[in-house]
Amino acid sequence: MQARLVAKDIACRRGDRLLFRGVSCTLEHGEALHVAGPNGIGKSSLIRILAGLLRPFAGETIRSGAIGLLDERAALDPQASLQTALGFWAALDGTKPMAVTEHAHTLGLYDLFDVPVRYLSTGQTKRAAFARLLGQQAPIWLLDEPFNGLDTRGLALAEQLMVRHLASGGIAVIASHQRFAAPTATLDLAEFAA
Ligand SMILES: Nc1ncnc2c1ncn2[C@@H]1O[C@H](COP(=O)(O)OP(=O)(O)OP(=O)(O)O)[C@@H](O)[C@H]1O
Repeated sequence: MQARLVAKDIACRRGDRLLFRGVSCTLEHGEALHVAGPNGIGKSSLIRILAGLLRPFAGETIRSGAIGLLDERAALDPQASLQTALGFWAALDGTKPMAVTEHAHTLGLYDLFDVPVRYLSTGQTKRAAFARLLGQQAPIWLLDEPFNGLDTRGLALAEQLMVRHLASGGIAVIASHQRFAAPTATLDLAEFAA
């Protein structure tokens, strides 16, 4: 089954404020969308709507394929070592131990396996979130500010991972105020502000 993500005429309301309306997109095999726009316009809210975590005020979303969500919460046990925290998700996701190690190497995390998650730096935590995302093997990536905290090498790595994901037929929606090098269409949420 090929992954597909469709948003039809989405409007978003938070509290008593209508943030945006009329947002539509269709993403298939190897396609990516960069959701851009100023602070507070609703980029994270749109990601959460696409993930099915937030009900749109209007419109509908259609998902075909598993979702891998990466946002500001790494969802890794702060008390556990990095290896144990990633191992928790690997057991749930059915990731082979060899793949966990490979992803840790890819993301420059292997030497940190014994370190408790709470001691990781911001960029290291973001890399760890990417490691978990790779282990998930979800065809639909929803990435909310995925480059925050990454250094130049980390940014290049994240870009490479995205390009590889798309080349293998994955889909990605990336909410970011940063420019990055990956083949995406751009949706400027400011154009849909209510
Ligand atoms: N649970 C909530 N209840 C009410 N308002 C909310 C809630 N969550 C977010 N908001 C408001 O919705 C607006 C959009 O927030 P959102 O985080 O989606 O924007 P964003 O474009 O991702 O911003 P940034 O670039 O700063 O991360 C903000 O004004 C925020 O205060």
